[in-house]
Amino acid sequence: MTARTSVLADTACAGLSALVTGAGSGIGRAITLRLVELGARVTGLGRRAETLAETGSLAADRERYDYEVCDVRDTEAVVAAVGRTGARHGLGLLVNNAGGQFFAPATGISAGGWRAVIDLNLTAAFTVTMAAYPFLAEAGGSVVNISLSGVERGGMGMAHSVAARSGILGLTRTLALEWAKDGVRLNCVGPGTVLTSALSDEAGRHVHDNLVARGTPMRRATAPEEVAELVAFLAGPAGAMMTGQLIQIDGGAHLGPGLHMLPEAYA
Ligand SMILES: CCCCCCCCCCC/C=C/C(=O)SCCNC(=O)CCNC(=O)[C@H](O)C(C)(C)COP(=O)(O)OP(=O)(O)OC[C@H]1O[C@@H](n2cnc3c(N)ncnc32)[C@H](O)[C@@H]1OP(=O)(O)O
Ligand SMILES: NC(=O)C1=CN([C@@H]2O[C@H](COP(=O)(O)OP(=O)(O)OC[C@H]3O[C@@H](n4cnc5c(N)ncnc54)[C@H](OP(=O)(O)O)[C@@H]3O)[C@@H](O)[C@H]2O)C=CC1
Repeated sequence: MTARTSVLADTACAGLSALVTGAGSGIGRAITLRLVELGARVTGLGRRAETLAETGSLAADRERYDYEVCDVRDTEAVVAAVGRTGARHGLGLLVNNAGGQFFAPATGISAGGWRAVIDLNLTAAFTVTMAAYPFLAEAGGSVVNISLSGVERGGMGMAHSVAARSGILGLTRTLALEWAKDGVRLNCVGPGTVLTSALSDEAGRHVHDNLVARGTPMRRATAPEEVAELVAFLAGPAGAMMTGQLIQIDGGAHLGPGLHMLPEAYA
């Protein structure tokens, strides 16, 4: 079944200035393209200039897109890039999307592996959000943190990532309380399986046979465009009273057996 995803009014994000991390591929690119289509101007952030530039070449209006090359694990670079973006354009929306992990049982995660995933998926989002705060407060803006389906229940093969994203959920809810006085809202979006290029051919059979066919009650993957529409909804006026939420967009995966990256979960 093909999803019909574009339901928001064409001007739903008109006048919004956004920063999207990981805008050069997959979900981050889909979010960026949809925000521009809905009238926002977007700065994309990532480590590779080529992919970030390619996102611009696909945008409905290239004039409303630019990018900053930056590793979100590099605090100094983040503070500089977010500061430049905020000073240039203001900041009404931050999407912390850059992230990822390797899949391994907890016993296969070294101290270095743990640190790498926590740095990328928890500490970096904290750094970016703190750097964005003065601009978000000035605009009465919002933050959407891209998380994972199943973050509240666990997922085999993802101890480090689920721990990081649980931390993000706690951070989201705490800042939703602390920053409500500034009119700043924060929410988490937890996608299920999204077939981006990050999921290699090697993992393809496991993804189709287990994560989609057996782990997802709706029996299909989530489209990146569906995640993008939800982010735009949360960022726009219709989301004005939503804060501190975790919204899982996963075809019910969080209710069923869950999305586990270890084959033995489905044995
Ligand atoms: C078998 C079935 C698989 C099914 C897959 C289905 C997925 C379904 C979707 C559900 C949910 C999740 C979705 C997603 O997130 S999609 C993907 C988005 N993109 C990615 O995940 C790729 C991103 N990964 C990375 O960028 C890197 O792996 C990472 C940031 C995590 C680490 O980067 P870094 O450059 O810091 O890495 P290093 O090489 O320097 O290594 C650092 C330490 O980590 C250890 N390591 C690295 N890879 C592995 C591995 N595969 N297994 C074990 N350990 C690993 C490495 O050894 C270093 O540790 P030491 O210092 O101790 O050596
Ligand atoms: N695909 C899926 O099934 C699911 C994905 N997610 C989450 O959604 C988010 C996006 O995933 P997806 O689009 O699939 O993955 P991709 O690997 O396609 O996208 C990740 C993006 O993050 C950027 N990125 C990674 N590390 C850094 C870094 N250190 N500094 C700056 N940018 C970085 C990458 O760009 P560059 O390499 O140029 O820096 C890339 O554009 C991730 O947080 C992922 O965990 C959640 C649930 C399911």
